Amino acid sequence: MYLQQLSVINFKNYDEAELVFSEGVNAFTGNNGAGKTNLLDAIHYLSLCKSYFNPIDSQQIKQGAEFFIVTGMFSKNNQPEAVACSVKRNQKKQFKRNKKDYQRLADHIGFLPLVMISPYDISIITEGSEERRKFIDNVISQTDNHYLDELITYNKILNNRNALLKQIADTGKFDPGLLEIVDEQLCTSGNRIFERRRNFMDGFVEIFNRHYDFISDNAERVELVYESQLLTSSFEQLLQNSFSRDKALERTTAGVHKDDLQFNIHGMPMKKFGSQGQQKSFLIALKLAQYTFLYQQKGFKPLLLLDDIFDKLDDNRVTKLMQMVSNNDFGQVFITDTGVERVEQVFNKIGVAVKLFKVKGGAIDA
Ligand SMILES: Nc1ncnc2c1ncn2[C@@H]1O[C@H](COP(=O)(O)OP(=O)(O)OP(=O)(O)O)[C@@H](O)[C@H]1O
Repeated sequence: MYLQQLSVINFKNYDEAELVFSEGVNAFTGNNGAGKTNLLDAIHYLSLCKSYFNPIDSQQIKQGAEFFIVTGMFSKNNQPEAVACSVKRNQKKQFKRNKKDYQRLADHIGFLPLVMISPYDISIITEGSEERRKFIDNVISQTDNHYLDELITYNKILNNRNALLKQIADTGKFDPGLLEIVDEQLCTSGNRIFERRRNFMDGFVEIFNRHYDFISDNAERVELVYESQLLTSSFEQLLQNSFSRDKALERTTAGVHKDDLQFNIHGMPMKKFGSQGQQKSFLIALKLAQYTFLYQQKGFKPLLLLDDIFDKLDDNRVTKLMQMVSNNDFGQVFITDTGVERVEQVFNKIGVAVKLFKVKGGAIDA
């Protein structure tokens, strides 16, 4: 699967642009603020129906304009697939495949799988556990629509339980029968999510280790560990044990909504003990493992978007990484960098052809 052609109208800092891509490596180069990342984001729209960076669609409309349109012509299983996303101010987003409107955007997720690696991903390491849960959930959701539905169900039940705890605190009245029903629902849904995450992580950790060792040339020992309270106790038991605390705090303190991922380097937390380059390498290995997982599940190669990829990495890691993403295990790749010479140099060194797009103030010079 690959993107043959992209066109944007009134998208961020672009009036109009049309680009024809290579099936291999494509690079957007230009100064800061030129519009390189905006092109990656346009591609992200076509795959995941939304921006990677900003959840508010109307903010992607070019300042002063009334709408934006992003269109892509893909080739999938040698069939053309035309995808178009348009957003008008104060109107519902429209998303079409081969001129037909989607009723549910969720039905498009996973059809054109994509992995983005961006400097903003550092929040997966530095921020709270929610970011890491979001990462696992995004990866699984692109291969399993039911999983997304299960998450929605779980969160609804969780909200119900929290409302009930609040009601108990407010009124002092407690209906054990009602709580029992809600607990049972929460356990059923939570157990499904836990099993799915655990199964996923079993295979994922091995892929991650392989990628990290390759990029770093085995320079350091890192660890990725799935943490869940359900690994050591049943959900039912957890709810029983935490009931007094839940009542006092008026919210549910145990469950899969507390799951986390532990990132270590030489046995210490990556967040505190990893250098910037090591943290970036860790994130890249994590995202490339996502890529490999998607590829295995889908049976065809997703798109790979690498934003500002060379920053903070030493020359060895840059070479290793570019070698890796231009080999047969990867398909179409898009990268951004400020220096055209650097891109040319890196790809000359490994003998891989790259199609260059020079970006300047929202215009392209191919
Ligand atoms: N809705 C919008 N309307 C007009 N311009 C916008 C809009 N949203 C973003 N921009 C502009 O897009 C530019 C940023 O583009 P982008 O993030 O693609 O830059 P970049 O080339 O990747 O830069 P860097 O090298 O700094 O990462 C900024 O100048 C910003 O003001």
